[in-house]
Amino acid sequence: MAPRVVGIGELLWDIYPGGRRLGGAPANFAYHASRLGCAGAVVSRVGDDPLGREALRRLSDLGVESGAVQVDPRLPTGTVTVTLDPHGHPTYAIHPDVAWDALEWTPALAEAAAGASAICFGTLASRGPRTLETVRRFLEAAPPGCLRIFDVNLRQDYHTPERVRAFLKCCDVLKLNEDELPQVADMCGAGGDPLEELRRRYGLKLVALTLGSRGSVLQTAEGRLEEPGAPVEVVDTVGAGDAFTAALVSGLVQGQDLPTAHRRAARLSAYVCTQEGAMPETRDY
Ligand SMILES: OC[C@H]1O[C@](O)(CO)[C@@H](O)[C@@H]1O
Repeated sequence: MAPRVVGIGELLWDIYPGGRRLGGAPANFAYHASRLGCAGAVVSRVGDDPLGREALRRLSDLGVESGAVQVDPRLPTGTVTVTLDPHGHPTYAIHPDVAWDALEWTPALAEAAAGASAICFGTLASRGPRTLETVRRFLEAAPPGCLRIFDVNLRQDYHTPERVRAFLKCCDVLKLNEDELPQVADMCGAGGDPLEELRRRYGLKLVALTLGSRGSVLQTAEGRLEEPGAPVEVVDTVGAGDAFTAALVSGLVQGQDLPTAHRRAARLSAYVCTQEGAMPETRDY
């Protein structure tokens, strides 16, 4: 049976000047994992509106399971305005008071959590306490051995060190980029060699650091693994980190060794940069 890989948190539309594309780190993660042979599922909340219905249709077209996505009677489906600089690097305007930020704990979520082989959560785009609390319960309900991945996504200015540290305590894999590493290290007082210090302090199996076109680094208890970036013509880097995490983790839960999964993660994330949007449909990478 294919490992069940769940993304919980943001499911939203990224609004580009030319149109909208489905996004949200946990959703991007679930999509790429399902492309790579896992049973990918999203747990989130959409509005009872055309964008919400379209999001669910789109997930189903993409082969991502969405049975535990809730429909909010009041709040609209999430949207984020994406502005790309000439190098394809985005700035996000995250629109507040949206459905995914009001995710409720339900028996259906307990069931979704219980069957998970890996869970990715990246809810630091969240302002509201409800989704954060639901994610915490979801992680608690995960079976033993389930790999829990925390994607820091530290883009907004309303994160507190307490929140980041609380999430670090309930994950096995930490994924961050080079802008986030010094901030997280600072929040956690992890000096010296921050990757190893964070890994050790929080008992993590793996810390993954992405360095954009320069590649990525994995830190485990056994040491450090580096992978250069694949040279590509960058169009849009949105979702590249999510694809990286998805390929890495789906490789691991499918039994690949770390260097193999790492190489595949580097190739997929480079490929995603050559397309607009976080969920390009082809898997020609
Ligand atoms: O943080 C919000 C933004 O981050 C992404 O999930 C990419 O990682 C986008 O799809 C979304 O708009």
